[in-house]
Amino acid sequence: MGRLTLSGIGKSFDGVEISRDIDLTIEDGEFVVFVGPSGCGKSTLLRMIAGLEDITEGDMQLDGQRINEIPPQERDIGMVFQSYALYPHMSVAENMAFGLKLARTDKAEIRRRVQHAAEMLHLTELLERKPKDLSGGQRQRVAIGRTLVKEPAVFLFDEPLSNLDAALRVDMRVQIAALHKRLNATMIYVTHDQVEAMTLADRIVLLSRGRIAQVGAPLSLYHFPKTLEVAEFIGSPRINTFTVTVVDPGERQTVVRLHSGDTLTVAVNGKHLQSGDSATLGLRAEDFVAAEQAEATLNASLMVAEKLGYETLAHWQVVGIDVPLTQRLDGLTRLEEGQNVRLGLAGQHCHLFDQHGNACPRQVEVDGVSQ
Ligand SMILES: Nc1ncnc2c1ncn2[C@@H]1O[C@H](COP(=O)(O)OP(=O)(O)OP(=O)(O)O)[C@@H](O)[C@H]1O
Repeated sequence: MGRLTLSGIGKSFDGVEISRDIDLTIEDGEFVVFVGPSGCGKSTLLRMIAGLEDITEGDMQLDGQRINEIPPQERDIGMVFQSYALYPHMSVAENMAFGLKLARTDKAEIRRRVQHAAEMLHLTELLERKPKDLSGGQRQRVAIGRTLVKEPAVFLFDEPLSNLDAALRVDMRVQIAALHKRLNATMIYVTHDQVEAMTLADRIVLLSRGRIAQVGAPLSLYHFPKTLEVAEFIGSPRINTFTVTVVDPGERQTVVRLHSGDTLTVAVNGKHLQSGDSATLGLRAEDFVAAEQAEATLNASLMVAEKLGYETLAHWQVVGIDVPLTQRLDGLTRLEEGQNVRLGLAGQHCHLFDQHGNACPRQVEVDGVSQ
């Protein structure tokens, strides 16, 4: 079992508070990813779960048992670090067995667990090698193996792939997802990487300034961010945003005016807004529509086109908007620098945020997901 409950968790270093009011239940077998800007407290929270940092406030329970004061080695929790620090003079097998030897586990049992972990991580052929004779990806797999042999109820990963190159990251990401499927263990994973978060997580916990900004399934955070901050953090390229004026706020839809003078009926509940308020309109790079089918258009000229092969990211300069708007286009789209277009907008596809950065709840369903 591995059900983890955090209630009112807070952390201060020398009287300086870095996180507070963390309430979160992670179910047995769940894959949860902590993301958030640098310094928001992701690693510290993970280290508190591991027992490597004291908990200043609140209660932490694993399967109903309070673990606040239980030392790391006695928690049924295993952690994989970013720097995998293998013992250079030991073979792969010895590295993996080391923790179990210290815990005086029976020799036959150690052998069984090392072999089993090696099979799962495709390390069987490498068991006699020394770390210096392994690639970065293989070393990281040994580091995971070292944790795997302990058979913990909860696995913690602190940016385990950040030292690997792009291709290896993809490879390891798939292996970690496969491992989770096979083990069905609870996993908590800290990353900066959008794609890792979106692809691995059952649920994402987005932290901001030491507090939980939003918790939910990846697509729920993507399509229904509760704040502008969450909308800007989830998704790559970053969501386009610009200021609009509220014309007619309503419960099912809210009409706003753009710089171009056009109005747009956004499918959000904006009843707490006032006519004349400024608000921030958000739309993702793939959410522009053809000008002919649009409710509103913006005149734009092409600044830069980033051709990625499978897609092209067009960065448009629009009068009255300081930053370029980014549009995701098919990789075969022909574009010329300086080209002028009318960018089409449809209110169904837009987000609206009030002056405090809170999202007006969307009144649409996207990909079968709703607010
Ligand atoms: N031992 C410590 N003493 C004092 N302050 C600390 C200590 N460890 C972390 N901090 C501070 O706590 C805050 C959160 O740090 P933490 O490493 O948890 O953030 P993070 O979200 O993991 O950041 P990153 O993504 O950059 O790794 C930071 O402001 C950091 O400077």
